[in-house]
Amino acid sequence: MNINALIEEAKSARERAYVPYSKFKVGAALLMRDGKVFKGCNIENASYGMTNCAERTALFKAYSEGETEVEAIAVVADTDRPVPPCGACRQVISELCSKDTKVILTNLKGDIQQLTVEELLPGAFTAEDMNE
Ligand SMILES: O=c1ccn([C@H]2C[C@H](O)[C@@H](CO)O2)c(=O)[nH]1
Ligand SMILES: [Zn+2]
Repeated sequence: MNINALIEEAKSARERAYVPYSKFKVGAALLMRDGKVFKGCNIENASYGMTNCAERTALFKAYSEGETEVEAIAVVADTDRPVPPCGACRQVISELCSKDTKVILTNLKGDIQQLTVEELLPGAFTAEDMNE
């Protein structure tokens, strides 16, 4: 699957966003190294802090199905610039993907920014930092 097809998967995931509060729909799609695709949307809650972002929904779906090898993640929203993942998602992506996993940020206008996980959160805190 190419990058444009993965972006289309992210757009279709975005349509399922549950966003009664922000009305801001986000979609994410993961391409696994075995070719499978996992999609996620943001899911909000009246207790706002319980909101799960699209990126984390997709990653948790994949991991909970035993799929952990992520080749690429695409994220889309109706933003002026390619949608920037929040800090929490950058941390989770850093832990659950590889440093070289492709991160494809885009918007409905078709702007695309491609970077690596390492570039998304340089110097991320990891389990190794807890070793003495
Ligand atoms: O990269 C992002 C940024 C924001 N959101 C969601 C969280 C919330 O539902 C809404 C507004 O922050 O957008 C995502 O899902 N991913
Ligand atoms: Zn987030």
